Amino acid sequence: MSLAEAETQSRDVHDKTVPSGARPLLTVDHLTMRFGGLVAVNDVSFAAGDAEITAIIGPNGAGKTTLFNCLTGFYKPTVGRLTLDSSGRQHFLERMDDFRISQKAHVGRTFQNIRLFPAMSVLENLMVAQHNALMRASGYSVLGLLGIGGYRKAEREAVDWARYWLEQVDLVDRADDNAGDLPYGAQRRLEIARAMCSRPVLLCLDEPAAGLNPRESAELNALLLYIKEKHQIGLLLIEHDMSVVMEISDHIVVLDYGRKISDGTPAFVRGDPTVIRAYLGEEEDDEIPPEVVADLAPVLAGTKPDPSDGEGR
Ligand SMILES: Nc1ncnc2c1ncn2[C@@H]1O[C@H](COP(=O)(O)OP(=O)(O)OP(=O)(O)O)[C@@H](O)[C@H]1O
Repeated sequence: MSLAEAETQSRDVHDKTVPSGARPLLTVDHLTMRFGGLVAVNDVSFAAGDAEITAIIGPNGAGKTTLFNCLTGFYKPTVGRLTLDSSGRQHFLERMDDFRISQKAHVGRTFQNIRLFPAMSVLENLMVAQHNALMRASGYSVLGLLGIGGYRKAEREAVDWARYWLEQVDLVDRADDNAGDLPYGAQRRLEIARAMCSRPVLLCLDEPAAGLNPRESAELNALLLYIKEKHQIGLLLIEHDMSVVMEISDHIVVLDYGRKISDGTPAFVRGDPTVIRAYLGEEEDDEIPPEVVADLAPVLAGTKPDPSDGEGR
């Protein structure tokens, strides 16, 4: 399918192909997550392409974070298969514990609420992220830690890798400061650098633009595009800021009340009447007045802030 066709074609809600035709890195297959009687994620299927940015959007309570929690092993899905296909190996994430998902399947994550070690220095936060690789290099022995074998070399490499990421997020000058003393936007960038230090093949970012000003949002866009292009990894992004979503995503999946309601390129999704209805809270049969559609179009296109953002529903 050409990109022009992908931009206009309506896709089945169970479609698991990547609109650009890229190789799927992650395939979510009939995922359901129930909490007692509440179905937070309801039979959701999609695929996220390798070296692409896939955004998961939807109104508050749509099930986006629950989906991330299933992918990263915080929750065991009630039903469904989550396949990560990387370097010729398949990992079935729904069967793995959270630490194995990060160590063996190399899925990295940042959180809605920043979770750095505030009393550790910026550099130490990046070294902690490489702890597993360093322990492997030590052979898990005291002799290893004393420098016999490959530990010293691995430690030097870990410092170099941390420094590289400090440069990318413009925090070299703050390396020795406590992470908790950084301004909010810098803490967000440090979280991304920390996740990248663990060398993920898939990076899941939960609202990375939350609380950022327009200049910081633009810098975030540049950073995420750099990560995708230079490091050729897949990024999965939950985000309410449409200026971020529409500008950098290759593919957008829309959830509402736990169900997938739309899936396609940014151009397709922002013109999809189902998505417009979901953001307005309208029923399927309701006619949407053209002036309302015209009002919402810049919000979905990311050129105007969402007036209902943060209000819940
Ligand atoms: N551990 C839990 N126990 C019970 N219900 C939960 C749990 N986690 C999430 N939910 C419910 O599942 C639904 C989906 O929540 P979720 O946080 O995944 O939505 P979201 O799309 O990420 O929302 P937001 O954009 O506000 O972060 C909500 O009704 C929420 O209250």
